Amino acid sequence: MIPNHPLDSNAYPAQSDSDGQRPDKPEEACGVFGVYAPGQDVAKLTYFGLYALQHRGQESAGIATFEGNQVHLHKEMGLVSQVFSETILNQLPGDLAVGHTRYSTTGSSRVVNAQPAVVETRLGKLALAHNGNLVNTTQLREELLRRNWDLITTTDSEAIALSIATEINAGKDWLEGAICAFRQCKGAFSLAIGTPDGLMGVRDPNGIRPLVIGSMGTSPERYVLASETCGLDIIGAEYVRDVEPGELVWITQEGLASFFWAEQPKRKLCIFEMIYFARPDSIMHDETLYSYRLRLGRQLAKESPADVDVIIGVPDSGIPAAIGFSQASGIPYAEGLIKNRYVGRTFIQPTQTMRESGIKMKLNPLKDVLTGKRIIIVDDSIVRGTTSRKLVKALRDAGATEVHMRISSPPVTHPCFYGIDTDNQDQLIAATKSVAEIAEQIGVDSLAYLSWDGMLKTTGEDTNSFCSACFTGDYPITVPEQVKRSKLMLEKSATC
Ligand SMILES: O=P(O)(O)OC[C@H]1O[C@H](OP(=O)(O)OP(=O)(O)O)[C@H](O)[C@@H]1O
Ligand SMILES: NC(=O)CC[C@H](N)C(=O)O
Ligand SMILES: [Mg+2]
Repeated sequence: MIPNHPLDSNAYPAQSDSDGQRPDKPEEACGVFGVYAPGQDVAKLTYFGLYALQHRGQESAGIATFEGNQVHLHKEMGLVSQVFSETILNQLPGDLAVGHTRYSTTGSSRVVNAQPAVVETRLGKLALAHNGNLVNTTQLREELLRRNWDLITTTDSEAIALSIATEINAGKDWLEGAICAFRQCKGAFSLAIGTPDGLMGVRDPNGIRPLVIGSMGTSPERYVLASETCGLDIIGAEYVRDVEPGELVWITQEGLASFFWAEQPKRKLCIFEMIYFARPDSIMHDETLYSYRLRLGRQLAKESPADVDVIIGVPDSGIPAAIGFSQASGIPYAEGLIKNRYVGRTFIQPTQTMRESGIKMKLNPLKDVLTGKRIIIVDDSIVRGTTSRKLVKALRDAGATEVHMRISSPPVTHPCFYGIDTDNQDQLIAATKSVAEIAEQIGVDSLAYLSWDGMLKTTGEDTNSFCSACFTGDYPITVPEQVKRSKLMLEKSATC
């Protein structure tokens, strides 16, 4: 049995807030970054890259730089801006760096679990930054313990790093060793791995989480890896292409080499990256996600119109769909909610009165815009329903006479096992309630979700090329029964 840290039975320790639900932990996915740029300040480039990827994870941040065989590492709990100062960055010299912003999915939110994970191998140290989540962590960790490795974290990411080290120590080189280890990993992994000899970028055979390649010029060739293109833009790197599902890119002084290591790669990008997680200025499938989300909003307006005076969006991620809804319906768009962008996750627990005012700490309604108006409020998703319920009350308190809600994706009915720690299924409001029941619970005059067909039509790509398990329960990578049990409401078998 694997020793289980008391905090680690779930990535997020079970706690209750005043609603009897866990604290407001938004759905996110980690951000990874890597850069090979001899002669450049790689720590600072990584710092800015992580800054642009901050929305993907806000629990901890870290950077590891390689100066020949020497590795310099700094990681801490907190936002990128809190973890790094000019002084700290100056202590991270080198030609190559990897960085990470974490949103925990396996292993609790503690500094020991922060990334990059650095492990010693026969060929020198490796530093690994992981976005995604494995579904066979238990087996990998048991195997590592059997081989007498000390597991110092409780993450799946350390298990990947040590599996590579095991292969290297058995005599393989970086590429062979890494490929052997990746073939043992089941689940989602987009990785940036630093070694003394080069930088590796990898995606699992389904490419569930994104990873892009950028160029910072030639002679010498300098390359960047980032979870999203917004991580390239900030440092002036030019987008080259995506790392493909089941591909490994190996970046050294010789340039960039590509290896396809997976037997049957099958593209299954997480569709929620497109709908919600990734930044609207990031490019996926040749367009900004802003444009994609506008189109989702337009489709939603065609499917579910309502006779109202004004359309408003839920900041931040619901705004593009609200603008699209307004464009297609001809009903004016207005800002009706102002978001405090500085409400992090680690703020001091508020007083009881403040807790009751709930949403206003994050979103404050604009009375002048709302008083006496019939409104449609557009958001990208309803997960637990906490945001919508508090929001609808706040909008009515601010004077809205009718509140209709429109959601630019289908109902979220299933939890994610691939890198987004959505709640257990029984906490997902659409898993147990009909649309009419949800409308009643959140207190709206009407509620409509984007249809499944409408979403696919808007997305345009081959419909099989996405993971949409959160809407369908159709998991493209088999999730072992005991892992499923941790989150899914499974029917009891007749023998129990
Ligand atoms: O139903 P719930 O469990 O409350 O979650 C759904 C809400 O959470 C997300 O937004 P979030 O507040 O995380 O941030 P963002 O839109 O600013 O990215 C999402 O866009 C919804 O608004
Ligand atoms: N959200 C993620 O991508 C998390 C990466 C990894 N599973 C961890 O918990 O650290
Ligand atoms: Mg939102």
